[in-house]
Amino acid sequence: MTNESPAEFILLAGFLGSGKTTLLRDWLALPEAADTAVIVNEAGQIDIDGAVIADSGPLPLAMLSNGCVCCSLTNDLVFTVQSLLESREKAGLPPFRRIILECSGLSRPGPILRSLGPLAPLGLRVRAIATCDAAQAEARAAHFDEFAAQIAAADVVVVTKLDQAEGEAATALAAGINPLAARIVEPDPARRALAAFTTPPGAALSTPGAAAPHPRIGVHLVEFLGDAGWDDRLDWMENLAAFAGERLLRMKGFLHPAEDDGAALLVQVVGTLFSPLSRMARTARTPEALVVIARDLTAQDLRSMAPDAPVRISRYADGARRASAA
Ligand SMILES: Nc1nc2c(ncn2[C@@H]2O[C@H](COP(=O)(O)OP(=O)(O)OP(=O)(O)O)[C@@H](O)[C@H]2O)c(=O)[nH]1
Repeated sequence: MTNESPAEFILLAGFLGSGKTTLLRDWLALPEAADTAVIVNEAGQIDIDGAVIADSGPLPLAMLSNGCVCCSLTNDLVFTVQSLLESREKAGLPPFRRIILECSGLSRPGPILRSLGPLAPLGLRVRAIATCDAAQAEARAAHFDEFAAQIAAADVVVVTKLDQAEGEAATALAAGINPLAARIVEPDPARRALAAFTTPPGAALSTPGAAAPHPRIGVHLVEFLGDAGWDDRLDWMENLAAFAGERLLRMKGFLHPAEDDGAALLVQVVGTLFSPLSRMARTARTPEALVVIARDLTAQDLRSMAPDAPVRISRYADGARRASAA
């Protein structure tokens, strides 16, 4: 089954009207989009996005209608992915290279990713793309919690509507919320779509350029001290998820395992959902550190959460991964 499973599950998030469907249609028009299946979650009664995508031409398309996938349709999502795979196999066609889920504009990525748990045996590589409208400042302010959760979960942030507004403000805002994401600021729709769907997730760790953090978002660097044991590391991360709840938007980084064989373990957390630690066997050893993106939580709050924990918490310095004292 693993050989025939799709290589990627791509969650396409982004605030209401920020250009998700448009980006997806631009992608589906490219030859590189062959062997893509699409699932559309339309929260309202009428499936407008689904109809627009279907108009792109023949493609495997499934709908999750009448509700928000992050609130009520998580079982349906697993069933829908399984059905798409099975019907593809029955038709004798090559396996999908990717399944793209277009979320509704108010969806939070964390619960959606959590709901994919039953699909773990398929070995999907999961990543998230978020669209960020260059001109939509008011909507961002009014629904900041959802907007921040979408941007913080993203491996790739795509700035849209560059023909309507300068992209600098939206780009800086996105970078201030999630300095780990690769940012695509490309006015040409076809090149933008190609970059959005083909930028590898690993690019997110090395995006250069400093960004001023958003006043409500803390981006923290967490380092374990010399006497910290393996359980201290796991306990600290679990405590953080319980303490921060919805305020924890993203955690990403590397741990050096207890039985150290020279390879680091990649930590991936979206919302409070922990992916299994994965071993970085083929890349040069990276320093041990975690980057925590949280809403309405200061470095002092994180220290107070576990005052005796053997960790150092400082402000994350974008790009160079250097910490300045917080
Ligand atoms: N000028 C311009 N308009 C755009 C661009 N991208 C999207 N739009 C328009 O913005 C509106 C919303 O775009 P959609 O692609 O439907 O946005 P969405 O995020 O899928 O919307 P919801 O599913 O309702 O959340 C449509 O009228 C699009 O034509 C762009 O880059 N430039």
